Amino acid sequence: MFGRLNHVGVATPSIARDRARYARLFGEAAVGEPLAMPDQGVTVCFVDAPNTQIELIEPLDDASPVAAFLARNPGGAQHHLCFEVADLDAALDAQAAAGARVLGAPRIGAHGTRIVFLHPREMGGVLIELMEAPDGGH
Ligand SMILES: CC[C@H](C(=O)O)C(=O)SCCNC(=O)CCNC(=O)[C@H](O)C(C)(C)COP(=O)(O)OP(=O)(O)OC[C@H]1O[C@@H](n2cnc3c(N)ncnc32)[C@H](O)[C@@H]1OP(=O)(O)O
Ligand SMILES: [Co+2]
Repeated sequence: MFGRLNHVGVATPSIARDRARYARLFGEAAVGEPLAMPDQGVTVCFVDAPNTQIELIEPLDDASPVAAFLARNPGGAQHHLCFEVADLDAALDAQAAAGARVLGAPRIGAHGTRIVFLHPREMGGVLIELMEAPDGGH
């Protein structure tokens, strides 16, 4: 089963623009520092909300996995939902068995634990990120 909503991914053409916007919504202290993740083709910036986080995502280049998405949504848009799971391998097996399309092998995400994505087409039009819960889900 999926666990808590760890974050809502929001693709943006400009983290600098949206950092200021979310600082007005949640306070300056809630907005973290941008973190470039070249191996993932993005820069991310987390905003702390009371019960989850917003993950601002800006492409590093045209080869970025969010570049095509932003070309379709040039002003930015909600991009994915990330749920925590206690056992990523078991969750992947269960989702694949249920017909989901697992996108590549697990890799280390922005929170330092393994992540993997499920294609939106089999998930009701929503890109789903599964993330190994930092504390094993406890
Ligand atoms: C650093 C990790 C960090 C973290 O939290 O730790 C992140 O979350 S980084 C987030 C960025 N990385 C990724 O998104 C990796 C997984 N994504 C992908 O592999 C691609 O984005 C993919 C395959 C989901 C879509 O790629 P692309 O847009 O190039 O494919 P298509 O143009 O062929 O689109 C196919 C089909 O899917 C629809 N689509 C695409 N993206 C989304 C989306 N985010 N939400 C919903 N639907 C999406 C697209 O509109 C096409 O629909 P169709 O009806 O076939 O036209
Ligand atoms: Co994410």
